[in-house]
Formats: sequence, C-alpha cells, structure tokens
Amino acid sequence: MATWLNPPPSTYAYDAPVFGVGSDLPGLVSQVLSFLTSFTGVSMFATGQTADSAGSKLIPVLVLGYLFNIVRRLVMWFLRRFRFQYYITAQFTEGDPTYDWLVLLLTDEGVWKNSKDFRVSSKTSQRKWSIGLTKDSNGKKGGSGERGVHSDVRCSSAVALGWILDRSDPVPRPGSAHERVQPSWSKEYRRLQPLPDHLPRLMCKSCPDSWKRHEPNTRKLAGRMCWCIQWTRYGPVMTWNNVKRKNRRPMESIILAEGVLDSITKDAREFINMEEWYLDAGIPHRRGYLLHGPPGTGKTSTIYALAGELGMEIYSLSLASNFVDDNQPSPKNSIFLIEDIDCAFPSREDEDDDRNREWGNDGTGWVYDARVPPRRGSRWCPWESEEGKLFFATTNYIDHLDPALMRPGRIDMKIQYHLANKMQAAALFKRFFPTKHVKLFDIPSNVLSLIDHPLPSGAIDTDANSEKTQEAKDAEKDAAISTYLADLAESFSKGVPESEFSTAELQGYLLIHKREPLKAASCVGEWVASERKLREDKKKRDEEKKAKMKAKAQEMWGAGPMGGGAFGGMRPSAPFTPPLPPPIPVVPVAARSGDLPLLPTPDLDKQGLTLPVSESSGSLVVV
Ligand SMILES: Nc1ncnc2c1ncn2[C@@H]1O[C@H](COP(=O)(O)OP(=O)(O)OP(=O)(O)O)[C@@H](O)[C@H]1O
Repeated sequence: MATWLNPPPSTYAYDAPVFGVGSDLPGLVSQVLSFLTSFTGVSMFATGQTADSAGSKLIPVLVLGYLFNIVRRLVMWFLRRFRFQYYITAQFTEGDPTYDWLVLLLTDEGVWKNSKDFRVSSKTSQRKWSIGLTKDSNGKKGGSGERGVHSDVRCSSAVALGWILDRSDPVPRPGSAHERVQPSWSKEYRRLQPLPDHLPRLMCKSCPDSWKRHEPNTRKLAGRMCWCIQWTRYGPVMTWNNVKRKNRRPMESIILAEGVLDSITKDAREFINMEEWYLDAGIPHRRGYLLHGPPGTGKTSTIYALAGELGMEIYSLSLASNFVDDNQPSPKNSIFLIEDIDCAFPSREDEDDDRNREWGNDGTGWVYDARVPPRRGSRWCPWESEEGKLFFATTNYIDHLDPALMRPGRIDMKIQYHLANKMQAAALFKRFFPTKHVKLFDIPSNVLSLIDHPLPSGAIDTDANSEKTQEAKDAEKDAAISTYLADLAESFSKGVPESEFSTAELQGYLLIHKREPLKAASCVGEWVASERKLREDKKKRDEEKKAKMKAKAQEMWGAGPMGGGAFGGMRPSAPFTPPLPPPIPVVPVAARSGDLPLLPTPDLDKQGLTLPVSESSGSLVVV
C-alpha cells in the first residue's frame, strides 16, 4: 500500500513576533512589491511596443524596471532589519527531542493537511510522520506509538536545554533544509505572547506523555555530516540523527567478572552527582572510560546497559565522518561514544609508520597508496571541549593507542575485558535458560516426571489444605527445575575451556540450542572441538596465503640485488626520502600503467620490493 509521507525538514524555525504582530508582514510586502515590479515592467514594455518607437522606449522601460528592482531590494532590506529587531526565532533541530515534539504537535494540529509537496518513499521513514495515516495504540492520529523514547527525558530540563533563541540569523539559510512554520498554524499559540514565555508552554504541550514517562528504551544517535550554507559560515556541520533505538538492556544481563560492572556504574553515578564539586575545584566536568579487550566480550553491551541505567542517550561518533563540529555538541548528561577508537586515533608511531608507507618512506622505495589522506590521529580529540558528559571508547587493541590519548582527563578509567571464564559461561547458560521460561524448553519427559513429585500423603483434606499443598507443590517443582538447570549450567561451564572463547561466541552456540538446555550442556564438548578445528584450519590457510604472496613477490621482484626475478632484482642505489609535507598526489605507477599488479602489502619482503625511484614533474615515477 502506498504511504504518503511528508518528511519534515531537518530544522524547524518557529517564528513569532515579540509584540504580537500576527502575520508575516515582511513576506506579504515582498510578494506585493515583486508583483508590482514585474507588472509595471511588463505593462511599460507592452505600451512601448508601437511600430515606430519600440527601440527608443525600450531603454527607459528597462531603466525603470531596474530602479524598481533596486527600490524593492531596499525595502526588503529594511523589512529584514525590522524583522531582525522585532522577531525572535526558535530553532528546533533534528536529533533534539524538542524537534520530535514539535513535529508531533504539528501532526496533531493537522498542519500537514495543507501540504502540496509530498515525497513518496519506498522505505519506512525513521519517524513515521504522515498525514493522519498513522495511529498510535490509543487510536490517536500521528501518535507516538512506534517512536523511540528516551528513558529519562524530562520535559522541563529538555525545554531549558532544547531551544535556542537565535537573533543572529533572521534570514532563512539558502541551501539548507530550513523551513519556517508561520505563526498562523495555530491561533492559540499566537495569542500566547511573548515568545520566550510562550515557548516553554508550547514545549510542555507538545512533549508527549510517553516522553515524560520512564520508558525502557535507549536511543543511540550517530553523528552525520551535512553541508550547510549560512551567512556567517560555509562548511560541514554535524547533526545527530537518531539511528538506533534499543530496548533498554538490564544491567543483570551483562555478565562480567565480579565487581566490574558495579565499579563502572558507581563511578559514573558519582561523576554525575558531583558536578558542583568539579566546578568549585576547577576540574573539567568530564569523565572518560576506555573499555578494551577482545571482540565480543561485552564492551558495547556494557555501555548500552549503563545508558539505560543512568537514563542517558548515546551519541556515537561515526568514524567515517572523521569530523566533529563544536557547534553541534551532544547534549549535557549524555554519553559520547567512539567505538573502535584505535581506528580513529592510532598511536603516533603507528601513524608515522602509515605515513612512511604512504610516502614510500619505509626503505622499500615503493609508494603503496599516496591517496590515503593523512589521518588527524591522536592530535585530534573531539571530547576535549565537551563538559558534563561521559565519554566511552572501546578498542580491541589498546596497544595501538597513543599514550597521550589515555592520559587522565581524557581517559580516567580503563576497564579490561577478557574472554569468558567458567563463571561467565555458567551465568550465560542460566541467562539463556531461566526457570520462569521452562515451558519453552524441551525438557526430557523422564526428567519432568522426576521433577513432578507426588503430593505428600494425606495432604488433600480440605479446600484450604488443597490450595496450600498446591502452592507447596509448585514451589517444590520450581526448586527442582532450578536445581536441574543449575546442574546443567555447571556441566556446561565445565565443558567450556577457560579464557578461550568470547561471551559472544558462547552466546552464538547457546542460541543454536535455545530450547534444548540438556543438549546445550551435553554437546558443548563437541562444539569446542569443532571450533578449535575451524581455528586451526583458518590459521593454516592464512599461513599458506602469506607464503604464496611472499613467493609471488620474490618471483616478480627477485630475491636480492640484481638477482633473478621478472624485474631483475632492481633496487634503488640509495634509500628514497620524498619531501614531506606537502603531500603530492601520487598514484603507484604499477596501478597506473596496469602492467604490474598493485602491491597491496606492507609486510612483503622489503628486499624484494625495492625499486629505483626518481622524482619528475610533481609525481613520483618508478624508472
Ligand atoms: N559480558 C557479556 N555479557 C553479556 N552478553 C555479552 C557479553 N559479551 C558479549 N555479549 C553478547 O555478545 C554480543 C556482542 O557483544 P558486544 O558488542 O558488547 O561486544 P564487544 O566487546 O563490544 O565487541 P567488539 O569489540 O567486537 O565491538 C552481544 O549480543 C552481547 O549480548
């Protein structure tokens, strides 16, 4: 079924006159003047079109038209000044909760009904705004039924933080997705003056109840870069977009070594509650955590659970954007997250190695890929300027990080994650097979009959006794089931070798047997053996591949000075040192000419890769 969507622009500006002028006067006057200009020009030109004097009358007509245009522009300029003086603009930016509230309110007000311009989309919109087609669970049009709600967005604080009175930019920005919602959309709001008093009321009205409630969701917002042209600046700006909505993850579902989770939560809570102390002590109010360890050990899950626990949103920086704009900071009391931080901020040595490789400066004389832009690396810390926030970074390779990045003040707490131990394996098993869901599991009938103890003899005397004994029977049964499942968990953990598999891997295995606790426990040994074999095979394959590549390179470049190989073992007479900086755009000659394969590999034998290199007209050329 076709759905007519009317996606809202990324920014709404609600204009209201400070002194209650209820219509868009400047806009109206502009329209009238525009019409007069064109009408006068056309009519004068028409009257000048007599057979004998067309040419002589054309020039004054054009001059007059030109003068009209100048006058029109002047009037417009004065009107804009007037507007600047007497209007206040409140901007609601996409990504901020107030934006959502406003769009919701507008939807409820039915403002989209008058829209003439629709965009039809084949994919589901992130926000399911539409013209009265969606209904929430209460049957309310344009309701918020499906929308993600942060667990702790309080109306009052969001209002205080969420809107900006912007006197500096009275004119709509050309080129930006910027739409003005005229005050005429609601008589009620026009009456409420002046705007600064009115806005909080407007926000409180538009803030849906569901936003005020404590709802079990965590939102993750990701930085997205877009281009914006403003009067004052031209360039990329960053907007936060709600890209992921996750159900709030209970802290109990995170299985870590004892005390780890508690210490992070305690530390974060302390940080939040001690803002004033930080200010008084002159210490920047920010706290950085680095979670490091092998993949799949629960680093990201911890952050999501913590966000839910503390009622915070997660603002995640996409490394692809490689950019943070100070003008679009994430709100206070939020979590700023950078996953796999080693990719964004490699250690300086790594970075220099990379640069050397890029510029053929590693002694091989070969330019690998000079098109790789230099990374900003460790000299670029986006959270340096951000206060009142928790910063989380995750990495699998802490050794690859620049020590400067990890100094206190940037990273205050490092938490190491490990591959699963036996305790974690058992806890994970119990999480998968809780007693309360036993009905979902395939429990062998012989086990069930064992669990189903007969009632104690003589217990069924009266109705009351009957109830009591039934309760006792249920409790006894529950206890028997949990003992049974605990035994299975124990046997499962015995089958899992210590610190060899990640929690995610164990989770993957348990998911295969999610309804068969007995099988999950009894087959774990087989699974471990097969996983080990897979790893061995992969290791062998990798080694073979490496050896093949090495042999190929030797065959191509020769083993040593002037010895053998398709290129006669050529090598440069002296190590090549290209100028740095500025970088010259260099494309490997092999890649350009197409007669040699692109050498992909930094770890190929250096001896075999050396070539004589000279510089010629701004590009490096292999001769
Ligand atoms: N300690 C853990 N407790 C509970 N679940 C876990 C744990 N570790 C991993 N998982 C599960 O494994 C999956 C991956 O976990 P997660 O993304 O948190 O790992 P990670 O350490 O961040 O991995 P990576 O370093 O690859 O980003 C999730 O579905 C999560 O539920």
